[in-house]
Amino acid sequence: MKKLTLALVAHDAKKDDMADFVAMFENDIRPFTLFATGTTGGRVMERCPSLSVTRLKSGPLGGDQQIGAMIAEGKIDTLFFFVDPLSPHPHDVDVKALMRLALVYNIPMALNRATAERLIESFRD
Ligand SMILES: O=C(CO)COP(=O)(O)O
Repeated sequence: MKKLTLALVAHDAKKDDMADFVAMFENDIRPFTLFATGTTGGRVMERCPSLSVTRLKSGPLGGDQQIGAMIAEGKIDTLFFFVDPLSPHPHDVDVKALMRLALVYNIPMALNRATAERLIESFRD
C-alpha cells in the first residue's frame, strides 16, 4: 500500500511546539513520508534524528508555495501547519495560498497542536 505523505510547517514561535509534538507522536508519524519547509524540517530532524524528512525551501523563500504545489499535484495527503497568529509574516500571501489549496483539495489540515494531536491519533489502526 502507498505510504501516506505528511507535510510539516511551523512559524518561528511554533517550532518548539512542532518539535515537541513530533517527538511525542514519533511512532505515529514514522509511517508517513515526511516533507517540511526548510527550517521546520531541520528542527524536526534535530529533535528526532531517526526520522527522514525531505526539506523544501524555507517558507519565506517559497517553501509554503512548494508544498501548495505538491498538494495541487496530489502529492500531499495531510498538512500540519502550526500557525503563529500573533506575529506578522512577510510571506503572509504564501501562507494563505497554502491553506487555500489545502481547502480546495480537501486534505486534512491541522493549524494548531491540539488539532494535530487528535488528527494523528485518527490514523491509528
Ligand atoms: O515560514 C514558514 C511557514 O509560513 C515556515 O518556514 P520555515 O520552516 O522555513 O521556517
